[in-house]
Amino acid sequence: MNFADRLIAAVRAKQTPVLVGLDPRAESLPAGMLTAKDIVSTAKAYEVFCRGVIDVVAPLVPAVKPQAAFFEQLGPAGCVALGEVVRYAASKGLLVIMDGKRNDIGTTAQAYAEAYLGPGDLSPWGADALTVSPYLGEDSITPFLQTSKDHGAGIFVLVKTSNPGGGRFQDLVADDLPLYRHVAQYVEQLSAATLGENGYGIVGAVAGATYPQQLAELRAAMPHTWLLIPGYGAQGGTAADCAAAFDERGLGAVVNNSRGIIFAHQRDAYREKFGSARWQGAVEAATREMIDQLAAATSAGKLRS
Ligand SMILES: O=C(O)c1cc(=O)[nH]c(=O)n1[C@@H]1O[C@H](COP(=O)(O)O)[C@@H](O)[C@H]1O
Repeated sequence: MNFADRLIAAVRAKQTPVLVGLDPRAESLPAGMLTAKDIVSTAKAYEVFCRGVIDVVAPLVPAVKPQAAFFEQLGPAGCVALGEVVRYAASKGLLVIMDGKRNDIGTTAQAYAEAYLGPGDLSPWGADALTVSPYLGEDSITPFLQTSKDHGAGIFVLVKTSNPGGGRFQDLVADDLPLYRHVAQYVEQLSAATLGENGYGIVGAVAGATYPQQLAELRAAMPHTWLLIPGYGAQGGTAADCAAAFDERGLGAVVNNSRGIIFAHQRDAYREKFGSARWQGAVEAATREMIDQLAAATSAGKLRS
């Protein structure tokens, strides 16, 4: 089964496109979880915290997206913790989309590809998919694509990012189209060449919920491409903003929420009811809330019928 079909099977099994982002931050961990402020203790706390999130969300959602930056920030101890988190998530039946936003010239890209998408015994992280930057061009994408083909994995290429400054380069017009649409055309071409049984390929696109009009445009321009949508919740994106990103079967997009779920115990809506002591209850409530919001506002609701 190719990556797109595995993702579709997972989304159908859980009946939701919610993707939980694992972005641990020392200052936001539940009280008492960080036992000392040194790097090794922090890395251990991240691992314990992420395992705790995974225990709650594994029965509810198809996939998690660990953000490599927060682990790499802690050096070797963080990198070990990241590997443990990936393995734990996989052991609980979750797909793992590693958020590394990697790339480099072809030969170096090959090393990144094998590190994140390689076979379990040779890859320290061994994720199911990886976020990739397109700006080094075609020969920089090829190693990720080939490694994905070899190991049943996938990639999500940055097309229209959620941040306010992304348009500086992504919206520049060349040959009558903004740059992000040129990237989209290339990604769609790769996806159309790697189709699985359900009409989607193994190369996805990252497009932010903070740009709903462009999301709709991209869904139409990329009919064989799965979208990874960040920017929900803390960055302002809503379920209604994501509505146009799904196909008529309720497929075609996963919607990420990191802070809004994993640190839900700090949100006004949940602080009093759960607080630090019952932080996992807050994670569950916030996950269920987002599942319901997307089901009500998008064709992802059809997954339930
Ligand atoms: O590739 C990503 O996931 C990503 C792309 C993008 O355009 N914007 C974006 O926010 N992200 C990531 O998605 C996560 C968003 O986190 P929250 O804003 O806390 O939900 C972070 O890990 C970001 O690095």
